[in-house]
Formats: sequence, structure tokens, C-alpha cells
Amino acid sequence: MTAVQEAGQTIPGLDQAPTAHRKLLDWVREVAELTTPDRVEWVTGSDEEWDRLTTKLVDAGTFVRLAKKPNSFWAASDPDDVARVEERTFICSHDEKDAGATNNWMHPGEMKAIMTELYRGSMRGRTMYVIPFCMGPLEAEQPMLGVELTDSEYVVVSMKIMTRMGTKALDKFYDDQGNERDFVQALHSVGAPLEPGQQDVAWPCNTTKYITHFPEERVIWSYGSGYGGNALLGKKCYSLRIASVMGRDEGWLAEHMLILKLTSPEDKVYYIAAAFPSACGKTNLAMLDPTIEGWKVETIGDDIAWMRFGDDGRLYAVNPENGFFGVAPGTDYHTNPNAMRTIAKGNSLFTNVALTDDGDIWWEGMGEPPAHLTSWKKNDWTPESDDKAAHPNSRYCTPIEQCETKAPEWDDPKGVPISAIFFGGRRATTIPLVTESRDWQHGTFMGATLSSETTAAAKGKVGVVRRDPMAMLPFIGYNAGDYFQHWIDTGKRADATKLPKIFYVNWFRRDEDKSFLWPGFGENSRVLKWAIERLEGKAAAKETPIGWVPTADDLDLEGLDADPAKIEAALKVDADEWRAEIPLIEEWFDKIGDTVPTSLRDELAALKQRLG
Ligand SMILES: Nc1nc2c(ncn2[C@@H]2O[C@H](COP(=O)(O)OP(=O)(O)OP(=O)(O)O)[C@@H](O)[C@H]2O)c(=O)[nH]1
Ligand SMILES: O=C([O-])CC(=O)C(=O)O
Ligand SMILES: [Mn+2]
Repeated sequence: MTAVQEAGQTIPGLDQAPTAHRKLLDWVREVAELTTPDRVEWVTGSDEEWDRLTTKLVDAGTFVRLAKKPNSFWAASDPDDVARVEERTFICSHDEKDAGATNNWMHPGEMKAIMTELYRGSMRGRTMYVIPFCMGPLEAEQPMLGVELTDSEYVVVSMKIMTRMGTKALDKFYDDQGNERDFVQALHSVGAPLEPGQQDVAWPCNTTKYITHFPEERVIWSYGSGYGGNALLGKKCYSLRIASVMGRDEGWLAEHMLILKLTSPEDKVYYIAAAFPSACGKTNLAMLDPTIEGWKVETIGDDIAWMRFGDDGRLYAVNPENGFFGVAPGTDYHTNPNAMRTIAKGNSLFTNVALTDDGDIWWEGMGEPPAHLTSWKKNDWTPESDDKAAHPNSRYCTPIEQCETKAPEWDDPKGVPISAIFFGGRRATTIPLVTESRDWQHGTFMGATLSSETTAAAKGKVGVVRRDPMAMLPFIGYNAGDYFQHWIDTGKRADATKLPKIFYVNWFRRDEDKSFLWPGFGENSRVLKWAIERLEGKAAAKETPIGWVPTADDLDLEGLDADPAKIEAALKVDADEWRAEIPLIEEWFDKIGDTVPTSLRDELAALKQRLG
């Protein structure tokens, strides 16, 4: 027995497991012996635990308790740990081709060798928390289980908001026959061991970062970051990258989509799923406050949808999450009153926003700033300061349960039947406000060629147009061409009349003076209404080379205070702009290579021909 193993046996807490689950116990021991934390703690998810850990985070300087919001905390991250790190995100399938051209790849053996050395002793001086969690309802026929091992208290309390976790999740680790259920192994370390007596920093992390997935084993290894999608491993890592591979293998879809419930003035109910890239409007649409009479929107989810066919042949969507991890800047009582009301109830975490002197939060877009703030960089800030007070990717983390507009069925294990799917991106030109696809294959082509300007949600340059298929570019856990084929196959498995109709939207088209042509936010309800009326065969549209597009007359614009010329411009299908788009799509398909389905190449050829 090696010295490390001997030390591991004495790690306090390791043997206090509240379960006999063999796979879990063996794995926890193995990781504890490798990472050598001072102690192991089995997370229960209790309120007492929340109070103890948030107090610990306040004492450590990671959190400031907010005087103005009950049970809520402000955190400022390391200035270099503020967003997902796509360059450092890997899909480690055995065959490089299975990761495809859109993912970083390394052989699993090679990656494990590198990361094992990084993990060796990486939790020294810290507590390793064992967080059992469940993505999606606990009452699901097949609860989607995971365990995150982490040395970050910030991760534990964030996971309490974002997932169903602790004892209630651990209870699901055996089925009704008493057999062990399998789970996704998610290992996380901030990579900042402490020597005896060493003072901790407020936001421990490491300049070396790896966000690694072993899709064939359903395993996630994350190292070096404490932030958002890098560290809360139930979110993008499990529910999108690993789940997309599960979905491919088992015949379902894991998508970067909000889910909303729309009720018409006649009380007819429709469920809509919408995929927009990070920081492109999912949370806002999911909580939309309609500006048109008699229509109501309720929220099911704001970021991720898992969709499977029900017995009736319709596609049902479930939100795997339990909270919102929303972009703070731009959120206020005018743009997203429901988010504001949700966070006002407290029980929320705020990361990289600004802190007011009286213990509240502030960010750009939230009205007049106070005369003095503490910025996300922990500097004094006044309205004269040049820097932003809040980081553009600063976030609120808040329970869905508190959202007044949550639909009562938001956590129904059956999910909700989807009538329409929207794909959308952030494009200053070319893409009209809304386009209806001709059929599923054409809609899949729209999704596969979706493009968007990059945002602050990922590290790197902002505002660069890139292809972001189905808003999943950073999240497809396998070959993107195979993923497109999976979408095509999904359509073929269903009765076409029961499939959701696919639309392509763009809230972000701009005028020459760079202002938005479409007012957006609550006014997007007008586009939802048109889409639903298309399903019902009630609204008109014009056939164009790119699909069915409404004229201004086809949209309900009653009471909209907007310049008609701008609305026209937002709806315009400009053949020249589209002709310029074709080579970019060709380049994109060529990049993915021979896995691009022939049917999508055919769609491209047909589009080219229609554009002349
Ligand atoms: N102009 C305009 N901006 C919008 C609209 N909807 C959202 N935004 C802005 O887009 C930014 C991101 O919006 P979110 O709804 O948080 O985006 P998201 O897709 O949920 O982002 P992630 O949580 O990163 O996946 C915010 O600054 C919003 O104010 C819209 O309809 N029009
Ligand atoms: O994953 C994150 O860090 C935040 C998020 O929702 C996104 O980037 O889409
Ligand atoms: Mn969001």
C-alpha cells in the first residue's frame, strides 16, 4: 500500500457515507485518496447545511451577505475566472472522429494521465463534498442521477439552487427492487490546495483549466475553475454534453433550449422550446411578459430541454434544472420583471455584479446607478468610472420555485408536448425577425446553419459571427455531423403532423445607426402569436427563398410604438445578404466534413438555387 492510500484511509468523513452504493463508495474513496482533502462531507441539501456553508463562505470572504435581499449573497470571482472556457473544454472519445471538428479532443488515456497528476493532492487543506444530484424530476421513471465531488463550497450551495440534490437525490440511487442505479461521475476541483497555515483567497482557482468529458463512460472531470458552466457540472457538462450522447444512443434530444407555456385568449395551451446561444435571450423569452392582449406566458425552463417522444407520438420536453443561472446585466423591471420579482424573494446568489453600499446588488441596465458602488473587481465605482460596475457575464442564481410565472407543470416528469421549436441567434444583418421552415428537414437545416455573434458568456472575443448549430456549438458531446443526422432521424421517427414546427428568429437585427430594428423583450409575444397562428392555419405569410416570412400586415402590431420602416427592415429577406451567407455555410459544412447529412447538403443546394 502506498503512502497516499494509507493517508486516504484516515480522511475524516470518508467512512461516514449515508449509503452502501458500491460504485459510489469506491469512486469517492478513489478520488479522496488521489486528491487528499482534509475531510470528506456527504451533502444532504438541508437548510442547516446551507446556513453553515454560506456562513463559511462569508467568513472566507467569498460571499457578502446582502442586507437588502433575504438569505442572499454577493460573490466576486477571480477576474480571470468569469465565463465558460471553450478553448479548455474537451470531448475525450476513444476515436477522434467521434468528437468531430467542432470539439477539442484528446485521447482519454492521455487526458486522464495529465489530469490525474493535476488532481493529485489538489484538495489538500480543503473539504471534499459529495453532492448526489438528479437532473429533472426525482419522480421520473428513470431519474437522471449524478454525483459531483468538489472542493468548493460555492459549488455546493449553487448546486442546491440549480439541481435536486442531497438526501432526496441519494434516495433514488436504488430502484424499487433495491438494485443500484448508475449515475454520472462528475469530479471538480478548483485546483488550489492549501498548505498548513496558508491563508485562502476569496476565489480559489488555477490558471490551468480543463473542462473534460469522457462521453463513452459518462464521466466529467473539471479542474481549475470555480465558475458557472465550468464548475456546476450538472448544467452544461452533464445536461448537454453528456446527455447529448445519451440522447444519440437512446433516441432522444438534449438541447440548449428554454421551454415556455403560451396560453391564447381562447385558453388554448401551447408549449414552445427555443434554442438561442448563450446570452442571446433564452431566459428573457422564457419569462416574457406579453404586450398583446389576452396572451399569457408561463415558464417551464430557461436554458436546457430534454425531449423524448411520448406514447401519443408527440415530442415532450422536460427541464432538467431546478434554478435559473441568468445573465444579470440588462435585466430590470422593464425587460424582465419576472426575473426581478424572483430574485427579490431572496435565497439567491449573485456573482460578479456590483454591490451597493447598503447591501444590495446593481448592474448595468438596472436604471440609475447609485453614487457609489463596489464593482465586480472589488474596486470603488462611481457613475464617472470608465469600467463597467458588473461583468457582462455576471449572473444571478435563483430557484425556479420562487418564479411567479412558473407553470404548475414545470416539474412534471412526463414533460410538456412541444408545438413549436424556435432557433435564433444574434445577427446584426441578414436574418429576418422570423422565418417558418417548410418542414422538419428544412428546419433542421436552419438549426444546423444557425449563426450568432459571440457574447461574454464564453471567454474570448465578443461580437464575432460564428456558426452555432442549434445554439449547441460548445455543447454537442459528439460529432456535429452525426448530431445533425440524429435530428433528421428524429424527424423520420415521428408522424410529421405531430412534429413541432420549426421557426428561425432574430431579435437582434440592427439599423445603420446600430440600433435594434425590433423592440424585443415583451414585444416578442407578437412573434409567438404569429407562429401559433401559423400552426392553426390562421396567419398569412409570404413564401421566400429562405422559408415563410410574415409581412408587417401578417403580424399583430396593435399598440406597438415603432417606426413601420424599421419593422419592414426587420422582416426583410435581402437576397444579396443571403447570397453572401452561402459561402459561409459551405465553409461550415466543409469544416464538419463527411458526416454532414446528404439531406442537409441538398437543402443548401436548393437554397442556393432559389436565391439564383
Ligand atoms: N435587443 C434585445 N435584447 C435582448 C432580447 N432578449 C434578451 N436580450 C438581451 O440579451 C442578453 C442575454 O439575454 P438572456 O435572456 O439572459 O440570454 P440567455 O440566452 O438566457 O443566456 P445564457 O443564460 O447565457 O444561456 C441580455 O442582455 C438581454 O437584455 C430581445 O428581445 N431584444
Ligand atoms: O454555463 C454558463 O456558465 C452560463 C450559461 O448558462 C451559458 O454560458 O450558457
Ligand atoms: Mn439564460
